[in-house]
Amino acid sequence: MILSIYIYIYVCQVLLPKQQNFHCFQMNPTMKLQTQTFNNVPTLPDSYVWSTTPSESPCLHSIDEKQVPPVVDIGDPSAFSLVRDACEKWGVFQAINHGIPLSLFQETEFEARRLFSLPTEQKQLVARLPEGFTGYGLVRISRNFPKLMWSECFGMIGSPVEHASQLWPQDHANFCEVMEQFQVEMKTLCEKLVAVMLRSFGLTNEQDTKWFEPKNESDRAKCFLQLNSYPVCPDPDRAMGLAPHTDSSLFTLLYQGGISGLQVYDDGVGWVGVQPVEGALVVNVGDLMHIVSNGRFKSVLHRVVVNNTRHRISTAFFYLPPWDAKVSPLKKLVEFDHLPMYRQVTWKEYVETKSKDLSKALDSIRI
Ligand SMILES: C=C1C[C@]23C[C@@]1(O)CC[C@H]2[C@@]12CCC[C@@](C)(C(=O)O1)[C@H]2[C@@H]3C(=O)O
Ligand SMILES: O=C(O)CCC(=O)C(=O)O
Ligand SMILES: [Fe+2]
Repeated sequence: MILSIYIYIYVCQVLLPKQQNFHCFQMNPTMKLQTQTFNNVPTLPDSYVWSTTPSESPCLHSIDEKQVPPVVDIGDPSAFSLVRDACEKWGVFQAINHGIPLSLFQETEFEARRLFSLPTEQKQLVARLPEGFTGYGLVRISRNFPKLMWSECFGMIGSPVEHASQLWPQDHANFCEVMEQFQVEMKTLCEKLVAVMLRSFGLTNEQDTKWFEPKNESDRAKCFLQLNSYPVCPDPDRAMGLAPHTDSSLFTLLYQGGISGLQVYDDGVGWVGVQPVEGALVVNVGDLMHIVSNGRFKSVLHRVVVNNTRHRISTAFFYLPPWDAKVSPLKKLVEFDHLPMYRQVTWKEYVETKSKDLSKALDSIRI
């Protein structure tokens, strides 16, 4: 017995730390509770009751089309001005005519449902490490809130084969193929959208966009795909699927399937539901685009509410810069505005600041 303890300590203290992102990880009780709670509980456990219930339902009175985020045909010749207006007013729009087949979205959702329908113990085999990005568990911002959210997620960067082969030793090929294809398509669309957004700033030539051009392959944007699962909830008005937050990304491409739940905050109107449009991708501006645009584009505050009849699945693709990228407002925009709104920060520094306090990250770099 003594010997095995020494072996365990040696492995944890000496061997494991040398491996990237490896450390001894104990399943924390919250995580166990969280994933075991979803299976048909009749009432909402107290740890999931949010004081400010989202029963303040989104603004539903006589919403005219001006009071909801617009749907933009990104193949439209004037897409750049439509995108600019939406990103300035809302920080979000729904993109259609983006060229990605509905069938790929449906396959991705099917595979995501296959994953989340696995028994809790099996999903825990690929639990995300506390400081990790990939694997199964609570959304990272959970640590910033006293109550648990009625959701679970699975994150990946590129191929998910390491985790998928643990979940399905003999049957993970299709999951991996679909997720890899989905990320390739999303990344291509992100690069198109960056060009549209830069054009909307009147930036069309090379040197204005070098910030987005990686110096080498290892510098390419570290895009991140997160599958989100919001199980049927016994008391949806007192629960919260995903707490109000802004994404840190340049922008996030979100496929929300056919089940509503996503809401965005507009200063004038309050919480507004983003009604699903078949085949559309929600494009929501993140903190990074707000910084780069020198405050022009709004980093949209958003949240997810749950329901008591249908299990909602969404896929969120985060367009992120290289970890060591230096982030600051685009030079041409600063010249136009005569002063920068934010100081330069490395992306790593920004994400670390934000993980400590979600609401103060942008203010911490304000000039
Ligand atoms: C780079 C990042 C953005 C993110 C936090 C993270 O460090 C890695 C996970 C990302 C994610 C995905 C789900 C929602 C989100 C708010 C979260 O909790 O983790 C985002 C974070 C973010 O955009 O700030
Ligand atoms: O599930 C949704 O509709 C939104 C998810 C989200 O905001 C996120 O993953 O950052
Ligand atoms: Fe988000």
